[in-house]
Amino acid sequence: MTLATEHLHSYIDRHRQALDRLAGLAPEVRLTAQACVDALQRGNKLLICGNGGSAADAQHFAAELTGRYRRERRPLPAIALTTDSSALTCIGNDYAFEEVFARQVQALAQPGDVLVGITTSGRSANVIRALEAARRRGAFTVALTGEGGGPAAQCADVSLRAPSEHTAQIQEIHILLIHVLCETIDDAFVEDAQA
Ligand SMILES: O=C(CO)[C@@H](O)[C@H](O)[C@H](O)[C@H](O)COP(=O)(O)O
Ligand SMILES: [Zn+2]
Repeated sequence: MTLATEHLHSYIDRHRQALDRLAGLAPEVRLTAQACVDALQRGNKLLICGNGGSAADAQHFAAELTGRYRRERRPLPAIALTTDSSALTCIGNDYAFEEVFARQVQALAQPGDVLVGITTSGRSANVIRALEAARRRGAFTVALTGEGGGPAAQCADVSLRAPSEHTAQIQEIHILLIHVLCETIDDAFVEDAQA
């Protein structure tokens, strides 16, 4: 077996084990999906943040909503807080890197919005501060974390804890969960479109 094939098989084995445990997250997934649908139906928006691969996930999630996921429906308001290099460098330079998301939350979040913080370790200070700032603004807060949850899970209204301790695998499960949320949001808004 080549090294690449060995890695492939070890990823498949790990995912088999994690997928077996994923159904246990159903109550939290249902709660999160309902919070997102309720917020969007009220005219509120989603704000999403994370670092590194999770920054890419934040952008991916926002684009599924403002653009499209699978089915035709109206564009939905969602902003990834990871994309404005001027805001990120200004806030990081003039305040602190820990503040890059929280300050944008203070500027943009309205009561009733949803803030989704994505952190595999649950320990990224800028994500934790964003969750805290969102709470203070009256937003509903969701943490996507790894199995341990970390402080991010503690300070969110609901946490979706991917059943793994490996960063890469947690990220892979996060994107699966994000797609499940998008599927459920599509259900609500495609029905709206046909009503
Ligand atoms: O994609 C990866 C690793 O797979 C990295 O870019 C990773 O996201 C970065 O190291 C992040 O800074 C990790 O932050 P977090 O998930 O612990 O909040
Ligand atoms: Zn990665």
